[in-house]
Amino acid sequence: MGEIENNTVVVKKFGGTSLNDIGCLKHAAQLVQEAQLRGEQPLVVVSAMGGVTNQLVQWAENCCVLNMDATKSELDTVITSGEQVTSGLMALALQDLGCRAASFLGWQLPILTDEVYRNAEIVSINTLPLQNYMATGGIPVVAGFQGITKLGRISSLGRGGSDTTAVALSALLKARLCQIFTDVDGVYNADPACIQDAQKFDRISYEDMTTFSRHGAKILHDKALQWARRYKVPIQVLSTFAPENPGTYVCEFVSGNAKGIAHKGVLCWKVPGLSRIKAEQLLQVLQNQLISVWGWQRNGSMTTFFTEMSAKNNVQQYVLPTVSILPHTMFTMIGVSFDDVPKQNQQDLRRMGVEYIFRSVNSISYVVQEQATMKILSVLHKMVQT
Ligand SMILES: Nc1ncnc2c1ncn2[C@@H]1O[C@H](COP(=O)(O)OP(=O)(O)O)[C@@H](O)[C@H]1O
Ligand SMILES: N[C@@H](CC(=O)OP(=O)(O)O)C(=O)O
Repeated sequence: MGEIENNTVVVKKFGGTSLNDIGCLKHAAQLVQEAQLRGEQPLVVVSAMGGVTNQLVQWAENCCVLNMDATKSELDTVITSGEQVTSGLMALALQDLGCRAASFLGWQLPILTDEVYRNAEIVSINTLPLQNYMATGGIPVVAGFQGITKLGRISSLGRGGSDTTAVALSALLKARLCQIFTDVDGVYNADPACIQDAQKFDRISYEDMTTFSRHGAKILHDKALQWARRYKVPIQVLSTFAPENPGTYVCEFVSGNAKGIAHKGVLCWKVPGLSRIKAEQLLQVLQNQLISVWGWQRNGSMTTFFTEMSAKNNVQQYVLPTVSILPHTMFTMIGVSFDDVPKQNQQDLRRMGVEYIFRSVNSISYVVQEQATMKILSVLHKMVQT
């Protein structure tokens, strides 16, 4: 094995928002070179260029109905190709700056995953090629989001999954730090693209960050946080465009709980004519299929389920003939309990068409039909701050 001081290793992940065009990519390469000149041993993880994965998904979905495992596996071959492009481009840009750099695709290491195509879990990573390359002064550029199954098929780690590649590599290489470079300068108590006076956290615990991510804060992939918690990986979320700003540290212990609001799209399924027993049986079937059901309600003989957006094809297999499927937005107030929300506020929300669907010890989730998103977000953000 090559000799490399692991505690000088800093993993730097650049998301699609940092790689919108060649100019951005070159700027990211410069940040990497500067870090190397400061004495860090950088290991770069890249996502695809902004918008590319969406385009690839659309092309694949336009080709066929992606229900079966065979088609899902082909989909992964298509949608992980954006990272092949950026890993090569980043290596070229670094070479152009005079650095030694080489791209590494998931299958080349390999990054071995299970066979859950479109949402695979990393089983193991052979880090030896990376360690050997770093020991010779090289900067590896790893394609995020992708792996290979034991059957030799390409797999993807779920949307946003290059964070998971970066944190898993940081864990296994005992990196000093895992830096997540993105287009905002840290983690905020609401999406700063939607809420102007959202407040930034200097530090947030793995646990609170997991709650934000699961409920829609795109900034960090929830599977990445599982690795971070297990291996206590120090994470820094910072902006590629203002890297001097320390951003937000995500770590094990932080005094006080993070309060805020996260939101995401969900699907609302209305199934008429089910008895309570039948509805409960259907819920069980969905859960056995690993379909996340965020909540369900019965109103007379109408049963309503709220699932992940990505569950559409799977649910259609089990709930057909389906009735109406409506896109909704789910808002989650984090760091507050149900009793913390004054009755008056609950009534105001109901008047605005916001329905309560789910609560945990420190979160409350509501849904609303998609159109009203921004207004409701700002109302809930005000409520959570008071
Ligand atoms: N709580 C939050 N804090 C910061 N950013 C958030 C939050 N919730 C959502 N976001 C959004 O996450 C985006 C970054 O995530 P993403 O688009 O996946 O970036 P990348 O391409 O860098 O991985 C930001 O542009 C921001 O609008
Ligand atoms: N390119 C993949 C993986 C990823 O991590 O993306 P990003 O880091 O840009 O959120 C996706 O769009 O899902």
